[in-house]
Amino acid sequence: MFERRQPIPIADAVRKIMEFQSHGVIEKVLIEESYGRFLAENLVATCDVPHFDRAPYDGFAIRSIDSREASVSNTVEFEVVDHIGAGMVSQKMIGKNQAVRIMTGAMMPAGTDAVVMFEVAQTFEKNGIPHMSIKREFKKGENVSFRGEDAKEGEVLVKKGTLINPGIQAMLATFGYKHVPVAKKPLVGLFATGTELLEVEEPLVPGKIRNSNSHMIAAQIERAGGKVHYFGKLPDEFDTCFTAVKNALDGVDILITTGGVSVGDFDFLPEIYEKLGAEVLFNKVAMRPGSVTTVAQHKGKLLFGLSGNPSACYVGFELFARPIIRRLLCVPKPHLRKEKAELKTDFPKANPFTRFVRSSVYIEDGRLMVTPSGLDKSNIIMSLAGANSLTILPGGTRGFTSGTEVEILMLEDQIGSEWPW
Ligand SMILES: Nc1nc2c(c(=O)[nH]1)N[C@H]1C(S)=C(S)[C@@H](COP(=O)(O)OP(=O)(O)OC[C@H]3O[C@@H](n4cnc5c(N)ncnc54)[C@H](O)[C@@H]3O)O[C@H]1N2
Ligand code: MOO
Ligand SMILES: [Mg+2]
Repeated sequence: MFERRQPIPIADAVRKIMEFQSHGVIEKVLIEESYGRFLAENLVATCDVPHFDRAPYDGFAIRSIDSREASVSNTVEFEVVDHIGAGMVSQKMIGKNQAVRIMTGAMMPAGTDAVVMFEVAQTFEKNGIPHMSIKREFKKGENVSFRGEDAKEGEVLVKKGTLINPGIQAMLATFGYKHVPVAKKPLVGLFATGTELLEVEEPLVPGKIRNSNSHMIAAQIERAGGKVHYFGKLPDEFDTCFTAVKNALDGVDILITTGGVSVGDFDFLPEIYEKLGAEVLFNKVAMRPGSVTTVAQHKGKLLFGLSGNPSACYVGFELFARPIIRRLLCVPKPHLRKEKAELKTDFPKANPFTRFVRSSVYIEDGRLMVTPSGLDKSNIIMSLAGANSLTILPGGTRGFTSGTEVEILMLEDQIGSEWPW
């Protein structure tokens, strides 16, 4: 029995997925393991930084008031009464015309409010006691790094959902976050279906191909921030596939299958969803490639039936599965980032449906330029390697010419879009 499917607009398909209730789960990891994870709570300053006034230069800490009369023609002398480096605290209360020899990072001694750099001080001894002199006035606060100038206690410095980069690592350490609250990586189960599929190490034989989708999707799951549970490949046999899918569901947050979603005699995913009692959210989207992408939900879990055709599989993941993974990672803008770019090549193919062309975007004279990264057919693999973006070519057109401004979705960006549709 052949079933004719009704394509739905891309925005409706994405909306149906995003309406599905899902939110991130917090876990605490050691700071050493937090790089590359997503903050699950706002990062708040737990103290002022620095938490004491300190010297930003090697030199002498003085009371600025004592330098008031200093000028080229009037040298003012100071008795050097203490000597401190970073980490040391002077116990002296500094009096009139006294100075402390101080190193970068050391806490300003009580009473002092300015630092004279070594370069502008003359040092000498008087009766065996170290002294220094200056020939200009220093203002109150001159060359002082003040308490709280970097951050104030209680300030929200980085928002929940931000990818932890090396700078955030420095902040986390500064504020004493030994354990960092990060979003638990959603566990994404993955099956490849297809009797034609060989393992990577198997030699080619007539009619069979190596399974590339699993490796591609596993990498896409990781790029999005998820964790992969690869269950292996399945032959196109209903019972085997049904049992495998049913058993896999319990242990994962999301389940992805590749292949077997179209209307072929060995495309069993539609019947598997039916027998499971899963609710199919959609099984045809008005787009190319990836039109047969099917998404269902069963007992609160999303099942993504991605197309077997590699490029369709790739695009289906990025448009439909990635945003849910990003939302589970607490990312506020879960969709691919949309930007405008200039098309650098003619694209003469007519477009009944909106087309997502695997593309390479680059910067030329400060502007974004984009060009297809290879052949644009859904069974093509090679164009995926150079793709860092998808050019959106709206449907109902006769093609596009070089120089046209187009919209693109960026594949390797971490900021995202709130809603690009
Ligand atoms: N009569 C119709 N036929 C097809 C339609 C349609 O609407 N009516 N849709 C076409 C479109 S569009 C696509 S896309 C494909 C989708 O097919 P399936 O998702 O059912 O995938 P399969 O049939 O299993 O495989 C398709 C193709 O991809 C190769 N493949 C599958 N798995 C892998 C893998 N893991 N690694 C590499 N390549 C894989 C497979 O060998 C097939 O060549 O259906 C059209 N047909
Ligand atoms: O799902 Mo197909 O990719 O539209 O060629
Ligand atoms: Mg098929």
